[in-house]
Amino acid sequence: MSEHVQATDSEAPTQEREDTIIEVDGLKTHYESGGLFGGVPVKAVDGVSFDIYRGETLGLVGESGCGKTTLGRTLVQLEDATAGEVRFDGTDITTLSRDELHEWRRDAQMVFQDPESSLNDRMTIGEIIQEPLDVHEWKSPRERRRHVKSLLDTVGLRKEHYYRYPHQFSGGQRQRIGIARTLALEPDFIVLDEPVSALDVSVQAEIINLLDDLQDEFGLTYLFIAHDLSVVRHICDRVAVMYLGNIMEVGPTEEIFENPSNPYTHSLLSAIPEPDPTIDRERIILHGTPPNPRYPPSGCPFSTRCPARIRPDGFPDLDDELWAELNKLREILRERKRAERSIRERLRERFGGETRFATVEETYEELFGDQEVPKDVEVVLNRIADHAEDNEEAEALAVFSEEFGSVCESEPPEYHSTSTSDHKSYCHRHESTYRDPAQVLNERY
Ligand SMILES: Nc1ncnc2c1ncn2[C@@H]1O[C@H](COP(=O)(O)OP(=O)(O)OP(=O)(O)O)[C@@H](O)[C@H]1O
Repeated sequence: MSEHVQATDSEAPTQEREDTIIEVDGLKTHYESGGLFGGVPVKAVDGVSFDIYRGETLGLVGESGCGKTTLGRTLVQLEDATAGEVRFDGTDITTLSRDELHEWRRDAQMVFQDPESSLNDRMTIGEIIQEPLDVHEWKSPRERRRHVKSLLDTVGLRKEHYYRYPHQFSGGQRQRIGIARTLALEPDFIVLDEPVSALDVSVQAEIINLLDDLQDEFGLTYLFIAHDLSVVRHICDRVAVMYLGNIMEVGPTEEIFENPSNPYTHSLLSAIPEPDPTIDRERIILHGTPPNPRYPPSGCPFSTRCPARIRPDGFPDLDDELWAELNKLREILRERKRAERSIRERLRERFGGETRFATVEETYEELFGDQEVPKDVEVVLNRIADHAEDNEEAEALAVFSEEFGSVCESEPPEYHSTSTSDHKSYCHRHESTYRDPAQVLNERY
């Protein structure tokens, strides 16, 4: 466990290294939305900073919707950045002109998850692989054809496949075709967006091995987006863990798996079944759902669900169990607030009158019925209940934050170097005034 924080730095988790190919600095990609949400953008990537080293495979993991694909697409400029920089061999590619971007695209490519839909069924395999060469007017038509045939061989297909159509191939073969197309312009960097998750398990290993061989042969650098953590552990040199548009932790793969620093990484890893039955480890169950990326929480993005959240200043000695129940209450209030305008309104319209979920009294009984609640906490709980009974969830939550809020909600954390300088975590708990996340979680779970 990472007991010692070696250094604190307010800098983002970037590091000057000679072999850095990509430096990402304060990158944001927001999707503007239409009128329905009053123009509030989806903050899919919300200020990430990290480096990618030449020749490595950097894994990118995190729950569905946390922004992995958007980040990958922004790195190869299939998506425009809203803010920040992506320096590729020192050049900020977010500011390139159209022509410069066209030229640069040769260096960076993307392999997509679904080989079923990413290939044009009306083109032959030869045409599909050759298309990027045509677009870039690469050498002569004859040399292009020769190159495509050699690429077929490189990815384990046969030359006669040149004239066939995608529907004549299996999922694994189609992914090989996608990879051949990606390699056509001899890129340095490839984003692999869940490249094997749509494939049969038996085929997954073949494609992984192919990607591995290609990396060695051509000195490729990969960003490997995945949700299967065992694949990530197997093939990645380093891993970045993403939550709600932010990178919560980045570090060497074995360290992340063996010695995670960030509470979110702890939670993510605790969901993996433990292969050794003699190890008795309680799973960390995260309450509630991830916040809407249109309205991320202030402070730490994980603060609304964090199992290691710092105690409020006014109540530093709250009992663990009571603190857990208070956090559940906050989640219930949030859910009620979220449902307020949708379910409740619709039910009311349909059935008339007032429709309620569990009453506040029932909720309090369930959460705090068998707890010893100190007087000062009870006073605050009563204020919250008064608002909740009047369906004023926003006001109830405001009282909650005012009284039971902590630094986790009021300030964004900084990146801290944990066990090694190459291992960084985004959490207030790495500051010397607080106990380390691993210590707190070990006690609580
Ligand atoms: N074109 C778009 N317009 C608006 N919102 C989008 C768009 N693409 C993605 N989003 C939203 O941005 C957020 C991040 O999505 P993204 O696909 O990058 O996440 P992800 O981690 O790759 O998810 P998954 O693992 O399911 O592929 C989500 O809330 C998603 O709904």
